[in-house]
Amino acid sequence: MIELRDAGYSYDKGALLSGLDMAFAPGSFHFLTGPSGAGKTTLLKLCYGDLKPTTGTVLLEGRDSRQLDRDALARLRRRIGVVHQDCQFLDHLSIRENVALPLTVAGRDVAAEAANLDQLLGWVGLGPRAAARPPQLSGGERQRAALARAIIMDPDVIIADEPTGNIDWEMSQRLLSLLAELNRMGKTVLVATHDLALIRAAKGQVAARVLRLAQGSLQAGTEL
Ligand SMILES: Nc1ncnc2c1ncn2[C@@H]1O[C@H](COP(=O)(O)OP(=O)(O)OP(=O)(O)O)[C@@H](O)[C@H]1O
Repeated sequence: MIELRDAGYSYDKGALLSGLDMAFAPGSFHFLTGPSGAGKTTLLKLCYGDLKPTTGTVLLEGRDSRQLDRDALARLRRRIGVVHQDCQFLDHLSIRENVALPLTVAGRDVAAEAANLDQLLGWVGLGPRAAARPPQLSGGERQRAALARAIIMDPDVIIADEPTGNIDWEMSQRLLSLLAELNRMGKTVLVATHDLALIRAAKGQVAARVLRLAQGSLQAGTEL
């Protein structure tokens, strides 16, 4: 469970976000929308502990994110898979190695998990592209690889920042259906997107709420 209580965030030029009250319950699906620069990425970072609120409180699994030391935060972060806006791959490694990186970082034996890894690559449709390097992939393939990397540790929560930015409609639909499937498996999903057509397309696939961030505040969520 991720909970914001009167949370806010300021970089150095005054409050960007303030008075945010929101709970992302286990198994829920939320879209976060709002104009460019509204603070969507910043809000997501508060939700996975990359930033700590400058006012109010963010609770991650019931614990105040500001009280978590590095180890506690790292443990919690393993239960939250993040798809970053710019994917952030290591270009000298293959897609398979990039997707496996969280296992390596966690000290797990990648060879022992080869079957899981291959199954996951197949599920996102990248089996035949597993040996390719990130620069050789299309935008849609990169986004699906980023999703695979985000879920390789079987997190409870998936946070995706503009996962369909720069990809075509068909590929966006495919990514959305993967996210919907993860949600049906019980995962909590939070997706920031500008793409209102994508949100409309989700109707019927997921029971999502749509949150809009504007002028630093969250407007009441609407049902999809
Ligand atoms: N590290 C930083 N230091 C200072 N200001 C920042 C920093 N990161 C973001 N900002 C500013 O905070 C504001 C919100 O940025 P953020 O990336 O959270 O918005 P966003 O809604 O995700 O935008 P977009 O839809 O364009 O990705 C912007 O004005 C941005 O310039």
